[in-house]
Amino acid sequence: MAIAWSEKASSMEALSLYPPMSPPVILTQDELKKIAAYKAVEFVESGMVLGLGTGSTAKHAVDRIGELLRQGKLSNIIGIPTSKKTQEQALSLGIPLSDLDNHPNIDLAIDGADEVDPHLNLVKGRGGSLLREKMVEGACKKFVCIVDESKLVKYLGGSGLAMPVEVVPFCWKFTANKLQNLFEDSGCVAKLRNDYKGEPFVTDNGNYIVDLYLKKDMGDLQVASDAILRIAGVVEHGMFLDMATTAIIAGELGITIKNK
Ligand SMILES: O=C[C@H](O)[C@H](O)[C@H](O)COP(=O)(O)O
Repeated sequence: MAIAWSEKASSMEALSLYPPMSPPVILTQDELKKIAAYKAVEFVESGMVLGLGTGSTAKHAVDRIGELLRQGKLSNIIGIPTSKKTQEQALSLGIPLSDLDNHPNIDLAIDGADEVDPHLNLVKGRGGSLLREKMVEGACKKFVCIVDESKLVKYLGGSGLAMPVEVVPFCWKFTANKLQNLFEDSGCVAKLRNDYKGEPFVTDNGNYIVDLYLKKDMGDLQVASDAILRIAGVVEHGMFLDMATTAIIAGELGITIKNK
């Protein structure tokens, strides 16, 4: 995706370029992700316990936090990673890490999303990290979601892409069928996610992911959430309802910050 912006804006300094000026410059989707991420890191203060998200957008935020620590512009940060991958990234950047057992109260989490609806409900987990993300982000005072504008949807599932559900490997087909039947009226198709070798994708927690593809909205999201979680075999789903306190959206016309 390429988007016209007024100035090439791929660094923090570039964020001050609003309102747009001419001539327009095309930004890539990754540059937009980086802009949203850098903006979110402006909310980080020294001494904070931080939830560190997972994915290509959150990666930019973690990089930036590492950079600011190195420069001495931030100090006494404790990061709580939401995946093994983010843990490795943060360690390589020298970000001190802990976990929810030792730090059950998190000041701020910054993470991407696959879909954001107008009420800041999210779909997450297309990278497979939804369970740890939901645990960490559920323990945060503030959860800032960072996206480029391609992630905005009218309703969850509205992108036509996967709505991930983490399930135990035991008889996953049974669980997948239950999920598909649950949303039959929404034209749901449930598929086991495979990795690049064609083997079942295994999460950091040793589970599988069943992706739901929907043709229509799921109706009341809380009802849908409760129904999914009642299926024995389901560990967690990727709908993050009423969890994000802020969304930072980078797009064609600049950055939009939406608060709950
Ligand atoms: O499991 C992955 C996470 O929920 C990601 O936050 C989500 O998939 C968005 O990832 P990306 O920033 O790469 O689009």
